[in-house]
Amino acid sequence: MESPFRTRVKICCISSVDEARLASQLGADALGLVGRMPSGPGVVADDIAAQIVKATPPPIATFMLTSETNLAAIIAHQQRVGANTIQLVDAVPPDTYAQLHKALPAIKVVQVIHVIDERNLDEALEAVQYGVDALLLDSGNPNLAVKELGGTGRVHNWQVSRKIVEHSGVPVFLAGGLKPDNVREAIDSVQPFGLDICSGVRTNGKLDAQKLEAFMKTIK
Ligand SMILES: O=C(O)c1ccccc1NCC(=O)[C@H](O)[C@H](O)COP(=O)(O)O
Repeated sequence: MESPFRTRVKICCISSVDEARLASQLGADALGLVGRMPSGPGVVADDIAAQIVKATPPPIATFMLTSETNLAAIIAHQQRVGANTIQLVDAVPPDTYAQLHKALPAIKVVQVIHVIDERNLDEALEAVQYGVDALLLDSGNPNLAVKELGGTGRVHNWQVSRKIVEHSGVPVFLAGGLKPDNVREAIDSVQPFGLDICSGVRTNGKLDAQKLEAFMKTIK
């Protein structure tokens, strides 16, 4: 059955104020700003990320993606960029969410789960139990020698993602290899609160208005 709710869209790997404006004009609910990462194509310098945050009007949310796992380093990253949402792309000690909420009460915290197999359901439920505001299901592999923490362009096992949506009780964003061609099937299979996309709406690394329009049209 078709869902009566609108699927939210986060456009990630935003690299300039112009890309932020384009994504906002074409209907993005949130923008993703990728901080320093061990690998991946979407990183933006903190000073540019801060400019994008300043130029982004409400109600569009700004997600700052951090690979930091130490509380003080995560807070310092948020203070440099000023985003209203912290997206943790690596695993953190479980008390980190409560400590972040205490230190930064106005800032929402999203935990990325890199979906590999059924065991990720437990990982997701633990993050919820410890107070995370939302989950984002992606296709990285934090077990590699050089960690992959996002921006892979790969689809993961959506059956596991569907279970996480059904059991977690918090908003869940689906990421990983989404594009205009597969996004309808992704929504039907997983029923996420929101979608997150980077490489599927880009050409030669730049945000592509035609691809983004096609993506948005498919969702509506
Ligand atoms: O893009 C990167 O370089 C990156 C590296 C490490 C963590 C996250 C990264 N990108 C941001 C995202 O969260 C992507 O939107 C998400 O991984 C989906 O990417 P894609 O499969 O290319 O749509």
